Amino acid sequence: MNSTASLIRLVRRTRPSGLLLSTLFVVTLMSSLLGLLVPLQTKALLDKLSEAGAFTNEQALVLLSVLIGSAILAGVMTYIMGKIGNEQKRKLRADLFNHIIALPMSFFDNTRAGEPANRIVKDTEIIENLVSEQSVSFLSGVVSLLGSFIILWFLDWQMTMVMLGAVMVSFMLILPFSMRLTMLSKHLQDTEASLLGRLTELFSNIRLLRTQCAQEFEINHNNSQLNGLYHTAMKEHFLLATIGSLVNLVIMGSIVLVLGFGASRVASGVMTLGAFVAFIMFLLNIVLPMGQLSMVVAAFNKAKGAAIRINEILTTPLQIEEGVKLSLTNESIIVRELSFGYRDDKMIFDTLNCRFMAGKTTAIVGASGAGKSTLFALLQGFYQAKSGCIEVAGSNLNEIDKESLRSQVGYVAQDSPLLCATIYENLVYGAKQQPDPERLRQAIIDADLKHFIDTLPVGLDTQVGERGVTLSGGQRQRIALARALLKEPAVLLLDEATANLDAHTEAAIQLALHKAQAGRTTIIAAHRLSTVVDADNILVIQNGKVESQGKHDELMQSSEFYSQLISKQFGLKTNRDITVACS
Ligand SMILES: Nc1ncnc2c1ncn2[C@@H]1O[C@H](COP(=O)(O)OP(=O)(O)OP(=O)(O)O)[C@@H](O)[C@H]1O
Repeated sequence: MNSTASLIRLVRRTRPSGLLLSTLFVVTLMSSLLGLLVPLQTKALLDKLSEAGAFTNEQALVLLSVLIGSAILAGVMTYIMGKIGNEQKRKLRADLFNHIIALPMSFFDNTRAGEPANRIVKDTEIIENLVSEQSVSFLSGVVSLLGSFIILWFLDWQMTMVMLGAVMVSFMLILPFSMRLTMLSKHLQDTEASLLGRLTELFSNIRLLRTQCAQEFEINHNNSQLNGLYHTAMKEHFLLATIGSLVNLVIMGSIVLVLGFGASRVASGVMTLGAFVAFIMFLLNIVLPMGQLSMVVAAFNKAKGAAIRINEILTTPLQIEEGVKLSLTNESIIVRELSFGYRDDKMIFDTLNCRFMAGKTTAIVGASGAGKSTLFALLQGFYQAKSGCIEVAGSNLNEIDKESLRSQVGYVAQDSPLLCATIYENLVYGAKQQPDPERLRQAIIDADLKHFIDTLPVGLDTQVGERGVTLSGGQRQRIALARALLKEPAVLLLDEATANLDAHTEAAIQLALHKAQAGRTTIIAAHRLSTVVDADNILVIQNGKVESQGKHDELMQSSEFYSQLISKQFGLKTNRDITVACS
């Protein structure tokens, strides 16, 4: 879709109400017509003055009323355009937000964090600027320009031909620059979005920057991005300045021509003083909108760039989330012939078959990168399998309503993400209603959080900072665990949930987890020996398939890969070491 079509599509998508548009049409017309009356009334007044030495009170009153009426209507017009622009911006922002949060995970995997936010905030602002600010000048400019041309034609058609020629010349001169400006504006906005994305990512990983002593690298990288932006912005300004100068040249040339020609006519008595002044006023009605033309062209080009970027998002197909609503009963989750890769040329799972027994704990082990977290993502319906399927409660996961599925699945991720809010707000995030206080208390106890919360002066109302930065890794994990338990999930997915805990906390949380797992289908990406040893079943994943499965003791005997993995991951050499480590 080309850029103008993109912009038209967006404007139509957010079309204001018919009432607002017709009010705007009437007000614009009236305001511009009144604007045209000002020079005519001035002419009548001046002609009377030069004829009779004085003008009448009626004439003065009419001119004053026309001036005041024109000013009021211009104000109303600006207000209406502001309303239309802001309503469009609100609607576009809501549409964009609603669309973005429903996009497939692959979109977020391949997009910088700050970019969608940039489109929601900045690109919509650019469209709003075109509608609210520039279109007022443009609309009223077009009406007064056309009206003035017509009146001038009757006042002096020869001079009007000169004016028309000037307009055509300036338009032809501007056109190629304007096309180049569109391309530059899009490039500039893309680069700015990428800068914002990079800065957002950088500041949220400021500790990494310091630890890696990456200040110098980041300063250089930032400088080179800023230099790139500067050069593109300067090219844009060069074009704007060129367009502006060309327009000014044509305007000034026309004014000089008309003034010279008009003055000679007044001197020779062919033209009255009133007609000459009216001519100059009409001329201003033509040249002022033309002067603003470069601003309108720039805003229009910027808006076209923004519209392309907004449409890119709005036309990206959504992930299918609707489906059968089901209640997860006491049935196993079965993975059948599942093949999946983030990219088509690199499969993570290749006809994987396995079963997660209902009410039991299954540990998944495998080398780093084997696909444990990926399997969790698939189990929550974040990605679609390339072939094969996951069967949940007898239904294909693809056909299940994802919200109904996820509301019954508790997931504790490796990095336990938290929001910049209070502990309470983090715990109840996403809950449709306030949780029962007893249930909340129990989840807190089960996640071994109670003691920690009791030590805080404001307890659950404590702010955790950006991404939970004021908490330890273990505290963040326990909040994430409590949040998962609060859902009373039928299925519990724990992605190395005990990775950041000290020995004491780990022992306590293991106990809590044992309780939480009771009667629940629990799947753990296991990196802790005790988890592996306690599991009802262990799935050993290698090369995208289940290499072997069983209980720990059986696997130690039957799978060389498993026993090697265990000794590598936990630094244990013999069965005796393992028994000692688990005791
Ligand atoms: N969003 C993604 N886009 C593309 N590739 C990904 C994505 N997430 C993971 N991968 C790749 O998929 C593979 C499996 O990753 P995954 O995180 O599932 O492994 P894992 O077994 O959980 O590893 P670990 O034990 O180290 O956490 C890896 O090769 C990884 O690079």
